Amino acid sequence: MSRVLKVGILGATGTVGQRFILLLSQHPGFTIHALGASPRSAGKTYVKATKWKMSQAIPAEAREMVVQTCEPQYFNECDVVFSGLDADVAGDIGKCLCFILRADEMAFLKADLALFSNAKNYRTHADVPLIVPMANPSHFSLLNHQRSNYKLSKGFLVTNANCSTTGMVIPLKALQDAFGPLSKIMVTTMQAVSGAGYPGVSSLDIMDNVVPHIGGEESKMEWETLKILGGLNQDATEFDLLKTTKVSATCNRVPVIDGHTECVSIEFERRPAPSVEEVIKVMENYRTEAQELGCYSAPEQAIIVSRDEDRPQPRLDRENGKGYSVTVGRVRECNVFDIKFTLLVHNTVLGAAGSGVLLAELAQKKGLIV
Ligand SMILES: NC(=O)C1=CN([C@@H]2O[C@H](COP(=O)(O)OP(=O)(O)OC[C@H]3O[C@@H](n4cnc5c(N)ncnc54)[C@H](OP(=O)(O)O)[C@@H]3O)[C@@H](O)[C@H]2O)C=CC1
Ligand SMILES: N[C@@H](CC(=O)OP(=O)(O)O)C(=O)O
Repeated sequence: MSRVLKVGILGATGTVGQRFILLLSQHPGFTIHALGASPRSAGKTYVKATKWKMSQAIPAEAREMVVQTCEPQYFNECDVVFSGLDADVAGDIGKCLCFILRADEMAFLKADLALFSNAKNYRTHADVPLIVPMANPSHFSLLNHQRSNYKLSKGFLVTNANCSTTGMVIPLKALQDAFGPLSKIMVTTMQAVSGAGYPGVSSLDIMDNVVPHIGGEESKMEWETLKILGGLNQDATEFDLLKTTKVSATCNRVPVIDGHTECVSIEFERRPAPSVEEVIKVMENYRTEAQELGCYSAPEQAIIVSRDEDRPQPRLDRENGKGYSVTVGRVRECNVFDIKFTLLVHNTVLGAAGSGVLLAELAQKKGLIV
């Protein structure tokens, strides 16, 4: 039996932070030890600092905890730190790893802490793995290189992906493993308002409406997919981004509270392309390391395939696998590419906090958390 890990949460008062509080308070392997947010919240009890928006009550153990600022000194006793920090404060995109800001996630790495981040800031770094736990856990092996580069004994920084990317790459990884490379991926998303955090999109903008733009989202989906579905070089010191796959994304905001829906069309390099039934079978049978290693949060099925003609739907399917499964439906032939389907991902569970939790479980099973 593994020891119970002490965990800290940065951005604990936000949309993703609240989801972390719920998932971790019910978790047998983790105990919430420290909470951080902005200087506006620091010094207050959690119940006073947060505008709680989850449908379950604030867990008792978090209510009276005092929120700290997001500086490593308050998290030194934590075995693991999860970040749901606003991207504006999580660190400088494009700056080198030696750049330190006080609220910067990199300061946590430099303090030799094990950090799992939801923010976009370090996803593109050459030394930072971008891992979707049920797609590319093999990328954990780059951490030896990261640790030796930054002279760390137990710390590391692992990022999880954009919520829409996360939902898409899981079925794509299953298909890539079974049928070889994809040449083209075209995706159109319908993304829930919780994806924009709180207060997020104004009600006057989103009610009775669809907004055909989410800043930066399309390029993130297009680029992150190539890193996640790509490999590592032989000594696990560099990522090999996919070079022959083209990805095109169109992202829309819709008046749904939780759950991103995505319509995906794909073309395989392989000729003849697999049939609809072959694709369904591969998705249904897809098992990942998270299931094989018995991770507590791993859903029984990573991908649930519905054969109903009008599924998946956010209200009906977002809780599948307690929010950790991707639901795929409407798998059919595509007249332009080979195959098309619709998927649904719970954006704050599998698409954010849940992936962080599952990554920490995997890291512990792999002996990476000292
Ligand atoms: N919502 C989603 O579905 C997803 C979100 N993400 C990413 O996760 C992160 C959090 O998103 P979300 O929860 O939606 O955002 P919110 O806006 O709801 O929450 C942001 C959090 O950051 C804290 N914060 C703001 N400024 C500072 C500061 N100067 N120092 C320390 N903490 C600060 C806030 O604290 P305070 O309350 O004190 O202001 C709050 O806890 C973002 O990087 C986002 O891009 C990733 C995938 C999905
Ligand atoms: N942009 C996503 C949520 C998000 O914050 O994504 P990222 O972590 O890639 O910045 C959405 O609006 O649904």
